[in-house]
Amino acid sequence: MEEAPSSPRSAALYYWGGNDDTFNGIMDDSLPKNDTFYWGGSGHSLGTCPHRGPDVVRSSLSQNDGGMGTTGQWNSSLPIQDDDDDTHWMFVRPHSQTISLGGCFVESEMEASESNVEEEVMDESPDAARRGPVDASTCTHDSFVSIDEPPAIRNDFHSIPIVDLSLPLDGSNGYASQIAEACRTSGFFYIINHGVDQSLMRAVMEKSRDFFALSGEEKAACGRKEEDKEGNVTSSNGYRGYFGIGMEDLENKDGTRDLVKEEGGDVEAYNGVQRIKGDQKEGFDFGLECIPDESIRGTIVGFRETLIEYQKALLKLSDVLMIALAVSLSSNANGSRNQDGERSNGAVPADYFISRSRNPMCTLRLLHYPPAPKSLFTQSSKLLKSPSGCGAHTDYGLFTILQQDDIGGLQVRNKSNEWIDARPLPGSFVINVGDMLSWWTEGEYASTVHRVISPTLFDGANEDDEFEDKRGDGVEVGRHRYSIPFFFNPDHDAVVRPIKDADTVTVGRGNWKTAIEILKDRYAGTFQSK
Ligand SMILES: O=C(O)CCC(=O)C(=O)O
Ligand SMILES: [Fe+2]
Repeated sequence: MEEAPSSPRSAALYYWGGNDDTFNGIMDDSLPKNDTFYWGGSGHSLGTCPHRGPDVVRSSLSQNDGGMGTTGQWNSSLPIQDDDDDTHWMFVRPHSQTISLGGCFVESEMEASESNVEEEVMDESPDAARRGPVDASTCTHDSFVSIDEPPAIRNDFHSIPIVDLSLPLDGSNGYASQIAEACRTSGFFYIINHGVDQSLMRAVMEKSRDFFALSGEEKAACGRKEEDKEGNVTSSNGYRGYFGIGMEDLENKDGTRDLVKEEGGDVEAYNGVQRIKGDQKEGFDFGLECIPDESIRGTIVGFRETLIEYQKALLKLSDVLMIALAVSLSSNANGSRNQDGERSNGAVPADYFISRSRNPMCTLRLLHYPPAPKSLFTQSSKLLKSPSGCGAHTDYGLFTILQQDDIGGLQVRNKSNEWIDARPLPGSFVINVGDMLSWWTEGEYASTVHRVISPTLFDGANEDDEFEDKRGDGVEVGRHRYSIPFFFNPDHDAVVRPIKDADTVTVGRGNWKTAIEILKDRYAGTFQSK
C-alpha cells in the first residue's frame, strides 16, 4: 500500500478506498482517542459523490451525516483493511488542535462553548457552538445585504499589486498590511516568495498539458457523471472530474447579478464579439479527497503523485494566507472606523479563518483554453479577442490561488468597468478574494469580477489561413492557455456572515448561510444540465 502523505497541518491524514467503502488508510496511534475529529467534507459535501465514507469509519464515530462532512467522537481504533484502491483521501484533524502562530499558541475557539449551545436558542448557527454565547442585548442588526450580491468594489485600480511574502507578516511594511490594501482595492494581488517550489509548479502544469492532450474519450472517462446509452445518469462524482468545453457557463450566472449588463453590455454580443454559449474551456476538478484513479495514473506517469504534492503545498500556503488575512483585518494605520463605514481595528484572532477551515472544501482545477474558434472572427477577418474563455464572474469561496502560464488573458474589472490585465508574472501566484471573504468582511474586501479572454490563433494570422487540426478534435493548433486555480473554501458548516455580527449580534436563521449552502447554489447555477 502506498504511504499516505503527511498533512501540512500536523493533523492525521487518512485515506480510504472508493469502490467498496472499506477503510484503507493508516492510523496515527499518537492521536488521542475519545477526542473529537472533523472528517468527511470536501467533495463529499458537494453533492452526489457515491463515495460516502466507509462504514467502518462511520461506526467508529458517535455521530455522522453520511459522509457529508461532520464532526464525530472517535471511539475506537479504526480497522485497517488491505485494499489498494486508495483514490480517496480524507483529512482528519483533532478538534482541539492548537495552532502555532509565529511563536504564540492559539487555543482553538471551538471547544470553549459546547455547554452553552443549548441555551443559545436565538442563534442556531453552527458558529454559535464554535464561538460561545452571544449577547442578545447587543442586537442591532436590522438590515441584511444578500450574500448573493457580492458587494461592489469601493476603489478604482489600474494595476494588480505584488505582495512579497518574504517580508515580515506584521507592521506597517509587513505583507499583511499590503494584503489589506490590495483586498480593499482590487481584491486581486500577486504573491512572490511564497515558498511553493517552482519545479513543482512547473511539474503540475506539465501534467495538466498531458491530461488535456488525451483523447476526448479518455478524458470523458474521467467525467463527473457516467451515463448509460439512453443518457440516464448512472453515477456521479459530484463536482469532481472532467468537464468539456462549453459545459460551465460563468457568464451572467453570478447569483442575482447580471454582471454583463452592469457594464452596459449585452450577453449575446459585446465588445463586438458574438458570444458562444458556455465557457470555451475544458477542466478537471479534484478535491483533497478525490484524486484521479489508477486509469490516469497508468496513462500519465506521476500524475496523481504530482497533484497530491501540489495540493499539499497549496494547503500550506493557504494557512499562511488565512493567517495573513486575519491579521490584515486589523492592519489599518489609525485603528478606527472611518465615515465610509470602513471597518478597522476589527481585530479577529489570527486563527479566525483557520479555525473555520479544519476540513476545507477545496477544489484544485486544471483548465485548458483552446484558441478562439473562427466563429469569433470579424467579417473583415480581423482577429478579435474573444471574451468567452471564462465568462465574467466572481469566485465563490474564501480565496483563490491561481497559477497561470505565460499566455495571458485574465482580466479584472475595476470600478469604471475597465478590464485590467492580470498579466502573467513568472513564478508568482495570483490571489483573489472570493465572495465568502467579501461577505465575512461586509464588502471591505472586494470579490472582484474577472474573466478570461480566449487566446487568439497565431499573431498575424487571418481567417483564410489554414490551421491544422493535428489532434483531430476540431480544435485548430494555435496558442493554448493553461491555468490552475485552487479554490480555497472553508469547512462545509462554516457560517458565513459579517464578522462583527458573529462577534456581537444575535441573528436569526435567515441571516446567514453555511459555506456548503453557498457553494451548492453557485455550482448549480454555473453548470449546464448535461
Ligand atoms: O484561468 C484563469 O486564469 C482564471 C479562471 C477563473 O477565474 C476561475 O476558474 O474562476
Ligand atoms: Fe475566477
